[in-house]
Amino acid sequence: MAQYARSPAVAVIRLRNPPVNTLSFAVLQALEDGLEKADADPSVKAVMICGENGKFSAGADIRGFSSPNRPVKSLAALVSLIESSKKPVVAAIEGIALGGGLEVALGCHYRVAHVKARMGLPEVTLGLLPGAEGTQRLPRLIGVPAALDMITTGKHIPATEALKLGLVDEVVEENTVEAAIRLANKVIGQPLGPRRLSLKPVPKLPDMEAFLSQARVRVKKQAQGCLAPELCFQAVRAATQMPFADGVRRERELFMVLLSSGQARALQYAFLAERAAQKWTTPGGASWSSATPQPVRSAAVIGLGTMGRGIVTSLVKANIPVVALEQDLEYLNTGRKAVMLLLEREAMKMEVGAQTLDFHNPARLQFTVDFDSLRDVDLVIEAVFENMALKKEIFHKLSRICKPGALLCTNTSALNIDEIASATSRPQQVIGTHFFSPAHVMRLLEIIYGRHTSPTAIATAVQLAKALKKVGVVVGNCFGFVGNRMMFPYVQQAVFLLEEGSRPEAVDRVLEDFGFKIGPFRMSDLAGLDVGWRSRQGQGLTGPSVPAGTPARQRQGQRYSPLPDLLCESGRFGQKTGKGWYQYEKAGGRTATPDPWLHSLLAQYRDTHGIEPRFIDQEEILERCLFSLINEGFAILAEGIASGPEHLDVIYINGYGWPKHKGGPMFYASTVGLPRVLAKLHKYSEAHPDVPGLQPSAFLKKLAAVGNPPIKEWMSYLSQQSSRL
Ligand SMILES: CCCCCCCC/C=C\C=C\CC(=O)SCCNC(=O)CCNC(=O)[C@H](O)C(C)(C)COP(=O)(O)OP(=O)(O)OC[C@H]1O[C@@H](n2cnc3c(N)ncnc32)[C@H](O)[C@@H]1OP(=O)(O)O
Repeated sequence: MAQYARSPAVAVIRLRNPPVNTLSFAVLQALEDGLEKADADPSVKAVMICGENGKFSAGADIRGFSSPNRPVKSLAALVSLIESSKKPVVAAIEGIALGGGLEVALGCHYRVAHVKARMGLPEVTLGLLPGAEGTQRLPRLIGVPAALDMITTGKHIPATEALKLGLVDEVVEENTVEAAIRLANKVIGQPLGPRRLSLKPVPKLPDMEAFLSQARVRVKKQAQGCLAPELCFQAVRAATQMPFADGVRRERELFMVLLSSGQARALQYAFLAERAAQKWTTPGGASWSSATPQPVRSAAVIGLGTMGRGIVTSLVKANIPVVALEQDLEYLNTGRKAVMLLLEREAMKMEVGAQTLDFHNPARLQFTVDFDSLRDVDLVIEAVFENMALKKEIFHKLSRICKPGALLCTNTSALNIDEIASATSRPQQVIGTHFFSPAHVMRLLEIIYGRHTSPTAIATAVQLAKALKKVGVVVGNCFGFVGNRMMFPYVQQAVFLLEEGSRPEAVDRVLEDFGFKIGPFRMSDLAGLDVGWRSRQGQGLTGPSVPAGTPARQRQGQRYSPLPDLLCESGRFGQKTGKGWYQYEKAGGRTATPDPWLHSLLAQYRDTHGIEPRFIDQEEILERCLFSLINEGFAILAEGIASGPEHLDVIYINGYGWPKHKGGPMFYASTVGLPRVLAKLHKYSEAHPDVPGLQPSAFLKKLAAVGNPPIKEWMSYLSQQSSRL
């Protein structure tokens, strides 16, 4: 709620709703009561609004947008009420002023911010727009270009930038509340008209029309199928074309369109799913609430290939001193140069000098070939290539060398954590940390616990993810873990579609139109086809270990497509060789062009195997790829490999380019409806009985049978199901 106090001529209203002072109905009501009380008291000459616990406000309660009693309408009315106060109102912004929180501050006549405060209108990231008149007030205060940038990107800006933009009047390093009270006392009696943003004109630009049309193109391009940025743009444009009251009406119309959209529901779900995924539990009973992380004051990275370089960069950026180790001086020097280049670029992007990151200082970043240098580090991340024997050899060494208590992490995308841990005398300290490439850019960190991994080790890895500004998702140990395990049937289905008559560019187009950043074939070419080839060789699916006489399209009792193997056998490894599912301008090129060679390979292949090609429509392409991925997700949930559907969705949004405004694969399944997903899987599996990945999982069948419960209830139906762990 809000607390009312006096200091002495200044009424102090403190927003209080832990942990981030969201604007619940009760808070808004208390704020309104406080304003009325201050207005009615002749000894009060000014008002100051601040937030409890060093935070102004994180805005409206995101959980409340789906509730019929949402307090959104009253927030706009309250902002107007603040602005129309006859006594000056000053906002004291500490910590955060976001969304509706910043809109409240925009209603105030003055704003004082702490130097560490951040401000923003992140509604666009929730599929909305600032609906409490923020799209009309902000451009009047800071001008159209800056307002449009903040509103269409949702970015948080630091107080120092806010001061430059004119968003705040003063930035202080010490007590913000005292500074705001001082300012409030100073401005008593001064005219408020010029401080009421609704009365100000929008600052003119030499050619507003030209600016807006260029901005619109930019916003559309960045939106990638998301509706909110375009509607945010329209609301700000309205501010440039209409008087304030009409602009507010337009803002409300646009807000209502977004509020009722599926995209807003998906984006709000994604926000909450990311928080839910931090609350990990294991089937053995370990949990985030009881496990305590160990401090990580130093780290080592073994292997300076693509992944290792990115991981070192991430650690340096997080201010964790790193020892980087390679097998010999030649690899070490190549790795060192590559890491330094990455760090120089990162320093430039962060607009801080190399000095701030301090990576030339050997106490911050040291390169070595000597395993003994790893003796004292708190954590080691092994990032050599995917070879079990090599990884076990390294872990055996680490187990002997590292200090007791050091966390031993393996960066792997599929290998068995228990087998790696078995090479050590301390399996409780071994954990999988699956980074995504490029590791200093991608937000996801899949954290894989083994049979013996301790809760402390899990909590430490989760804490590390936070320090690296990544989203850590804790999952169980199985082949491919969560992300890649769900990816296998998706890519596999895409390849079966080629056998049956489709082409890589047709399949990719459908999935890119759905919202994936790149389709499965472009993605495979980018990742390198040889990676999967080596893995299939290891599994005995291709190569010399396949028994003579095995039918070309059968493996281990199931239908198999050797098409990806045929490409690799012809030296087509994707972008790196200039040829894969597509052709590229050169080895290492990035522009994919459909390849007539591949089309004729497909035609020959179908001839050889007596396959009559057929036209496959977009619906079938989309459903077979997505529903087989989702189907695997249900199997993962049933096995206890992940704690809930949110975890799978967070993995897909942050690691696999799933369009956030579609909420993640499991959320998407819930919007399609589980009975429909099930019916389609039945249909496709009946049409292609020998194609793997299409037979519906038992858990999906169960949920459809109990009447398609909402996603948050799914896990409660697992209680009778057996857990694998
Ligand atoms: C007739 C019709 C008329 C129409 C009129 C329309 C009028 C519309 C009016 C108003 C509209 C307002 C829109 C909004 O204000 S939308 C909300 C905008 N705010 C945000 O997007 C902020 C989101 N939060 C964050 O970015 C972060 O949480 C942050 C505040 C920066 C804190 O980050 P961090 O310290 O890392 O902590 P967590 O993220 O883990 O958060 C801690 C817990 O707080 C919960 N939280 C945070 N923000 C919100 C929120 N806005 N609503 C609900 N809950 C929030 C978060 O879930 C964590 O809780 P838990 O651990 O239980 O999950």
